[in-house]
Amino acid sequence: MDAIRKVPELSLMSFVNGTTNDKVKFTNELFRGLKDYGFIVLVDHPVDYKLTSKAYDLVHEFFQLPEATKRQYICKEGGGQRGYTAFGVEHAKNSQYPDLKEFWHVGRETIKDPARFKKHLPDNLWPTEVAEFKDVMLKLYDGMDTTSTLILDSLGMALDVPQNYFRDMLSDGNSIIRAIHYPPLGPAAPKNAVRAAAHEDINLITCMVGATSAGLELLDRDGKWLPVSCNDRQLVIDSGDMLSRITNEVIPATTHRVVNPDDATSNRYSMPFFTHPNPDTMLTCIPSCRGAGEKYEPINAHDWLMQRIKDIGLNKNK
Ligand SMILES: O=C(O)CCC(=O)C(=O)O
Ligand SMILES: [Fe+2]
Repeated sequence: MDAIRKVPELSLMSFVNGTTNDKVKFTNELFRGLKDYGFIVLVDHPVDYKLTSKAYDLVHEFFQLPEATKRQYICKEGGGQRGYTAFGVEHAKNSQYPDLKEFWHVGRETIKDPARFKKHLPDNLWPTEVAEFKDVMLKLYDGMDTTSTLILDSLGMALDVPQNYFRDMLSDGNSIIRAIHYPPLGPAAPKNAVRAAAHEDINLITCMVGATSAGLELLDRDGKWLPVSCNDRQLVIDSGDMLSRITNEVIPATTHRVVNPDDATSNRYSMPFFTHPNPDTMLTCIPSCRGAGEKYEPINAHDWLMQRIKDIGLNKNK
């Protein structure tokens, strides 16, 4: 059987509203999916496909604006975690070629404990040229935030951590939506550059709504690149470096990439949601994952994010 057919497709509502047995089944399959394949497909979740479709329309409208207009929204502080990042800035860690993409980051709008976290959670920027952008993107943020919190509730059960372990770290978490535009490659596409070179995400987990066209591939645990197709009702959930660190690589980070299309004239849009803990979180090894010894030193989540932002060139976002 083809490997992709075994990747679990899970119903989030079976975890939220199901019997104890349903919750245990969901949790076991989630854990197995992330551990054995690196990702799962999620259905019956709170991210409304009509909202996603509207968000894609608005994101498209923004990226059509003149370059000079878009550049007014470059956030000079904080390593490009809000507002616009121009084409050719970000590159995969250890890759000398920048990815063929531009993107926009939306962060947490309302902070429960500003005295503690405001300094590391910069204000969002909003493009005044695109009516409804703010409203729609914040609704999408809420849906993704709720979804990733529930996924981590379930993962917490699998990892045998105290009940609010992940909820406490996600409160005022530094999660972001990244709305990405991959322009047509054109006749002069730089040789060796790809839409997104192979990489792992920095965060705990990533939730992805279906992109507007193919190209995303995930490296499964057997070392095979699997093209990921996701319809407009599905989300793909995969694991990032922070989850790998705190689970002592019991759940390794999922390597993925976006390959170039054959056709040099097409655009591609995608909107991953990177789930981050709050900036004060200490990323320490979960006791049930210690095994023969801890592979990583504890590190503060904000310090780790800043270090990784340098690795991918986002500190040069000006
Ligand atoms: O565009 C995609 O489908 C994935 C993008 C991605 O992996 C990233 O920006 O980290
Ligand atoms: Fe990624």
